[in-house]
Amino acid sequence: MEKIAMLGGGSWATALTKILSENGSRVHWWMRSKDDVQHLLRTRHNPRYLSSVAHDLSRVLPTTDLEEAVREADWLVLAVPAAFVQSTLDKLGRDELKNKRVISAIKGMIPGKNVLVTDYVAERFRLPHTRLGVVAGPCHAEEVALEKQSYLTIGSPDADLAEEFCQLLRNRYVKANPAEDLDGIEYCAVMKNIIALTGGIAHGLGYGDNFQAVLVSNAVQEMRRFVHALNPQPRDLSASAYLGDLLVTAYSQFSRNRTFGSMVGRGYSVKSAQLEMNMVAEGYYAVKSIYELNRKLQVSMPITSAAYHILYEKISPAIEIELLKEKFK
Ligand SMILES: NC(=O)c1ccc[n+]([C@@H]2O[C@H](COP(=O)([O-])OP(=O)(O)OC[C@H]3O[C@@H](n4cnc5c(N)ncnc54)[C@H](O)[C@@H]3O)[C@@H](O)[C@H]2O)c1
Ligand SMILES: O=P(O)(O)OC[C@H](O)CO
Repeated sequence: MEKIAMLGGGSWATALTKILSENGSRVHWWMRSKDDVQHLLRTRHNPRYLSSVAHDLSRVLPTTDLEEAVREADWLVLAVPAAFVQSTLDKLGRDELKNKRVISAIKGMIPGKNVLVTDYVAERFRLPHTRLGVVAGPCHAEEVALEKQSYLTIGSPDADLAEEFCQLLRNRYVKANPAEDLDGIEYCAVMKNIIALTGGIAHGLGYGDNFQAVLVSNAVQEMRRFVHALNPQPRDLSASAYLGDLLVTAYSQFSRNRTFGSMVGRGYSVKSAQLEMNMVAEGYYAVKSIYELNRKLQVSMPITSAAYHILYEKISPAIEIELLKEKFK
């Protein structure tokens, strides 16, 4: 039986815990809230996220003791929003991940540092990238709870690690495939949130499906330019780990980033949109990281720039989308 430490109490941690435990792994599930752990132990349900899922407590072990969860496990799965990675992992000693394999299920960067989560983990815990991987692909936690057919990609420079984690995930409704492009997949997973958020802003302003389709087409080119500038290597951006993930976030009713953007387009302030959603829209933080990273690279990134101006410089969404409209073909 594989032993996994799952870090995070949100929707994605809940969905991954369901998949992994139902496939036979033992999941030491760390979350911050004592009340949520107690509730899970009493009722088998996470009170706040995907609460329809009943967990099998012979294989799911909820805890607020991070060190214990990590000590017991061979694999660590990171599923807290990127903004909380540093504060969560700083509770662990630098050698505590020695001999562990770490999978990031996070689609975001470390705010302030503007580094990928896997790069942060590699540096902080002195781990080679061959012990690291990412879970990517178009997969909403809500659809996992409903056992709808889903596809995941595990990106890692170590093909064996990627395949082993795929085996832990595959089931009747989840297909999982390995891929080697760790950086490219991780950057595109960060960027698709920015695109969906900007599409949401346009939607909130009253733009329709025609505009959204052109925004997404232009976004693919923006992603290609940026990822190639950072990490030039042949990659097929039409694969589901890249384009598929962008499409689900840009069009799904479950998308946090599109919902958040749509609220901003309709006139909500960033603060009030964040307060009203019980969930984290990673794109808000990603905009700042990618925009700042691009100060050095100087790649043409009209969509990211528009989102940055709206969210961080308080420029009117109507003006920014109007300017963007003129740049699209
Ligand atoms: N939800 C999905 O369908 C999905 C799918 C793929 C990837 N992801 C990624 O998974 C990551 C987690 O997102 P989510 O959707 O599960 O989150 P969520 O919005 O469902 O939940 C928010 C989580 O943040 C936690 N949190 C809030 N403040 C915190 C703090 N100070 N320290 C630690 N944790 C804190 C909450 O406890 C909760 O667990 C994100 O990077 C997201 O992009 C989500
Ligand atoms: O689609 P969103 O905005 O909810 O983001 C969550 C995940 O990244 C989807 O793959």
